[in-house]
Amino acid sequence: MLPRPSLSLLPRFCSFLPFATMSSKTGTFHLQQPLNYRAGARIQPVDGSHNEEVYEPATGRVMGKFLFSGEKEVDLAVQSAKAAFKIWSQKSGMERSRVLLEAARIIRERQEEIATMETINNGKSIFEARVDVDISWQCLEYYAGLAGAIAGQHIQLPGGSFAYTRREALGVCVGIGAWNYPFQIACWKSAPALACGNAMIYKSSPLTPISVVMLAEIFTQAGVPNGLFNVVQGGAATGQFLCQHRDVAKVSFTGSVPTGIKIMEMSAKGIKPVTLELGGKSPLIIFSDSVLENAVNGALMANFLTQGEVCSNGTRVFVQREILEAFTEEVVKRTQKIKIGDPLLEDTRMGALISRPHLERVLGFITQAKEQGAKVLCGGEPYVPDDPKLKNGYYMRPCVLGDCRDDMTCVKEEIFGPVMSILPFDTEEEVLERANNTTFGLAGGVFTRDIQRAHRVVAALQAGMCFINNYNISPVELPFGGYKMSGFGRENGQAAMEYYSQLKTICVEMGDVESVF
Ligand SMILES: NC(=O)c1ccc[n+]([C@@H]2O[C@H](COP(=O)([O-])OP(=O)(O)OC[C@H]3O[C@@H](n4cnc5c(N)ncnc54)[C@H](O)[C@@H]3O)[C@@H](O)[C@H]2O)c1
Ligand SMILES: C[N+](C)(C)CCCC=O
Repeated sequence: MLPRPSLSLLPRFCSFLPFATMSSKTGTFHLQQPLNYRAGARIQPVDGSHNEEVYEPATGRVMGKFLFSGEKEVDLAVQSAKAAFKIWSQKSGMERSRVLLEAARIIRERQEEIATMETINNGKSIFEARVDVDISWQCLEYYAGLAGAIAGQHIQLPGGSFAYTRREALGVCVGIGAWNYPFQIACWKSAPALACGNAMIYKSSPLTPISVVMLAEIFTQAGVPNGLFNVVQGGAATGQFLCQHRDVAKVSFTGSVPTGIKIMEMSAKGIKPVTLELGGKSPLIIFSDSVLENAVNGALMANFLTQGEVCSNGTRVFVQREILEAFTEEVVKRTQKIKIGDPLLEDTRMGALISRPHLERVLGFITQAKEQGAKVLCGGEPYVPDDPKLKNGYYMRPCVLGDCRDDMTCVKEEIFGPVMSILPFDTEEEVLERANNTTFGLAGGVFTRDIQRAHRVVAALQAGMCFINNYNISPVELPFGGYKMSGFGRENGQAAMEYYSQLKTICVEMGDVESVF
């Protein structure tokens, strides 16, 4: 582990963001500069429309406004990326690797300022935001390592003839991200894309448009050609212009299932490959032989990171009946102790949800759960911190629901908030049947001391990312992605290189041509 940068970096943070008036204190940031990034500079979109407000979830304050990009701006971003692609795709893997390593170094050096910005715009605790930034630079380092190893195959054919394969870049790739891990998602997409020799145009969620522009500036500072990583801000319409642009070679999307379906439909019209990282309603199965403290820690990690706004969360917690009471008692006790409040304070472990409408939606799921017979064992109501500047923030107490059944809405649908549903079970066979009875398939987990059962259970789970005796850890070396309606394609790990490259086969004749005609 690297030492955590100290708060003494903050003056530098201000100079890094000359557009902003900023202090470490929640409630003081003001957005002043454009959030689009094209050809190596921040710019306003040429056809910008719709002044979108950017909120600070911790206070409910509007921090500034930015413009959504139209079709012309999207086209300019694509043309600029195409020009950069010509230069970048001709570089060797080692040359690209050096630039990515430099970008990783800058991110690591600026961890505190990026994490602070992420906390201000997303509402998650600074503690978690620092981890997100660490995962981000590690992702760049990892793909820098793989860039130099990209290679084809040599295949011997009869008579001295032979063939070889080349793994080539795709061209201009589009990344469209969600709001829960704004900086990290941008790195998970751009690092393998750039390592393979592609250019990328990134559109973040309009709720969290700020930190990705820091990434764009860092790439420029590290030495990528101008235009290689452009940022186009906007909502659904901007996303559509990007997906439908004829010069876009691939779309990598992170977001909800309904939007994922639209992205796939649009991409199908241009036969563009897509990576879809979508939602989930993942099972976490806790057998009675588990180490109880580990199982409780695992359940908390599976449900309450980033205010519960995590795609891979194990929100259906199946607990074997023999330990139901002991597990529930402990998990409730620990949930009640989670420190909620100002996300920039060091001891805060749960900040604010992303927006007022989202908070209300999450609370609505809890009301509905009660109507359907679930019992609120703790939390589930809005939380108003003592600090007056936080009184309009989007806080709630994390919630544990008991007496849940598989047919309840809270058990079937992705809530994307801090709500854990506990479901008793009796046998392995029964729990596997119930765990897989969902259209989602992003993740799953099992806690047990029985090693054979652990492997048997994960083999039977219909999910792309499974955990044994832990949950929601994400080393960048591990491929991440879903089964079923949680999507396809993989981010992270060596697997992601396949999704940002294409294979060319070259067949070489060393003799004369024999014609059948
Ligand atoms: N599997 C994963 O890795 C992963 C990671 C994070 C979040 N998610 C999922 O994301 C969802 C929450 O994120 P969200 O609310 O931002 O999702 P969303 O689908 O509403 O939006 C995601 C992105 O798509 C854009 N968009 C919306 N409509 C579009 C359209 N018609 N064409 C092109 N782009 C469009 C949005 O502006 C945003 O940038 C949850 O379901 C969560 O599970 C998945
Ligand atoms: C880093 N986590 C916690 C595995 C989350 C991955 C991105 C999903 O929302």
